[in-house]
Amino acid sequence: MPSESIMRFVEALRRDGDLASIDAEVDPHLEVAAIIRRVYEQRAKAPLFNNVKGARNGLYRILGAPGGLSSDPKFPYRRLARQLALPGDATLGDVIDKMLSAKKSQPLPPVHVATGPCKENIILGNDVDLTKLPNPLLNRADGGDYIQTLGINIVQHPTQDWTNWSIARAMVTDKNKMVGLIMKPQHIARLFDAWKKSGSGRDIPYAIALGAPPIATMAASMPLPAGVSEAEYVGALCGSPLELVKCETNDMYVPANSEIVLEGTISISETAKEGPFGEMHGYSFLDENSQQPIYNVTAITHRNDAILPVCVPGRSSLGPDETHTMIGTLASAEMRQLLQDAGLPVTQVFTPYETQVIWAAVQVDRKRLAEMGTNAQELCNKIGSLVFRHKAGMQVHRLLVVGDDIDPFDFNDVTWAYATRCRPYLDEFHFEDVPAYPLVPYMSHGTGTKLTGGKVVANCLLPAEYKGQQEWVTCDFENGYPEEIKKKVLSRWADFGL
Ligand SMILES: CC1=C(C(=O)O)[C@@H]2CC(C)(C)c3c(C)c(C)cc4c3N2[C@@]12C(=O)NC(=O)N=C2N4C[C@H](O)[C@H](O)[C@H](O)COP(=O)(O)O
Ligand SMILES: [K+]
Ligand SMILES: [Mn+2]
Repeated sequence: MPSESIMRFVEALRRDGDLASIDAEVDPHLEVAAIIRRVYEQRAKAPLFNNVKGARNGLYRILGAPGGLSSDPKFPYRRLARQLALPGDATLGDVIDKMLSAKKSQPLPPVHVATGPCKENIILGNDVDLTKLPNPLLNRADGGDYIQTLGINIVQHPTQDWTNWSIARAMVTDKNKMVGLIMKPQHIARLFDAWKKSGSGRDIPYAIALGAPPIATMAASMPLPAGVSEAEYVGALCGSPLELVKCETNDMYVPANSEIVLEGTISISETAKEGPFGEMHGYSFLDENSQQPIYNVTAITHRNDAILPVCVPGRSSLGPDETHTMIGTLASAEMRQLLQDAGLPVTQVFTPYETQVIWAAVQVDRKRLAEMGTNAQELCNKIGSLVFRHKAGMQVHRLLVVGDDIDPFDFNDVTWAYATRCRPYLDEFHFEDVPAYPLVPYMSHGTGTKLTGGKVVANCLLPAEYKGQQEWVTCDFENGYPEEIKKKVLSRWADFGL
């Protein structure tokens, strides 16, 4: 069973020797975030802060970098593996396969239970005071304290049977108010619009489940198709229904063993200034001043000694954080599914963390490619059109089409193919009429349009490969020498004192 709770996940990290349990007092005003940011960059152990300055009555401890790379270089993706109950030596390919494994299964709806750990403490109405919590300031440029970076935003469609789970950031603005990014074409924005159009005039009931079961948080970070209730997909993934409990002040249901639950309504009319925020591409733009919807908070429920998981987004080449290891990897899963469902000979898709998951390598099987009797122009336009016109591809601006001699998870391989086989101009197929990802710096703060275009497919296959031929020998130790030579070299390597 995947870690069905944060507590089980923390125990797994402790058993792996990948947890630093810190009892010394730390300051949530920047100090905690600076430690977490350095943890990503140093591949250090996941920090569990048991003594956060200002915490009281069990609100709250902080767990940093739950989806960062593990501190054991032999098992870099072990934290993600533990969230999905995969073996510690799981690869990113295994994570992608696992998250796609329920695509053909029947959805398995959650079950409703009477109570659970998240109901151990209930704070209602006037007793709700978010400003009394040790909310973390994550970056010196941030416009507020972001309590919501790894919780699940739970919102229902006003009329259809669709409850969406996603992750969307939110910062505290008042004792019972937050403001949070609700950005098209995300499903939370789609549901927000559906509520406004429904004409009911009612504000939108929501819940944010902080410290929910890790596999649920993974599904919340995955661009599953519109209309799919993530909770039912998680049930199918686990082979057993999730247990949910009803909120105190609205009809939303949350995972019973969530650490902390915020309940209330999202205003369909009131907004406030949201941000700046250090975002997934490693920038916090100082002129960020978008108006975003207000989240009213009418109840807080939580476990005794509750743990708030926190993500501090930043530069991924120094050390990927959850906005790369979860957003990128899970969008890669949906892009692979999309291309394979279209019958293309695609074997893997992956967004290299070194590119802030703005690029995605699309690996094709060259034998099957040859049978298609196609060419770069046709293939790249087909792939670009599918991916760039689909929500799963919204965050990707450059696709690199590579052969099966290239490992999409190995950036050395990907850049070697891109640098040597993609001729600038002739091998690049541009898309200016597709939706852009507005958070990408050259879109939000560049010279061109902000909401459309700026996307390209780079063909990294030589013409001969379209005929299934590899007319070269790759010059590296692995490929440049016969097996017996390689064996001889390896057997004498130590004797030579190399
Ligand atoms: C883009 C986002 C963030 C940012 O970069 O600031 C911000 C940072 C945090 C909170 C850390 C963060 C983490 C840690 C993770 C893992 C994912 C996100 C975010 N935040 C943002 C956000 O504030 N707004 C947003 O629209 N999508 C975000 N996603 C990505 C979505 O969750 C993802 O695209 C899902 O697929 C959406 O679900 P569906 O709509 O498909 O159901
Ligand atoms: K989702
Ligand atoms: Mn969704």
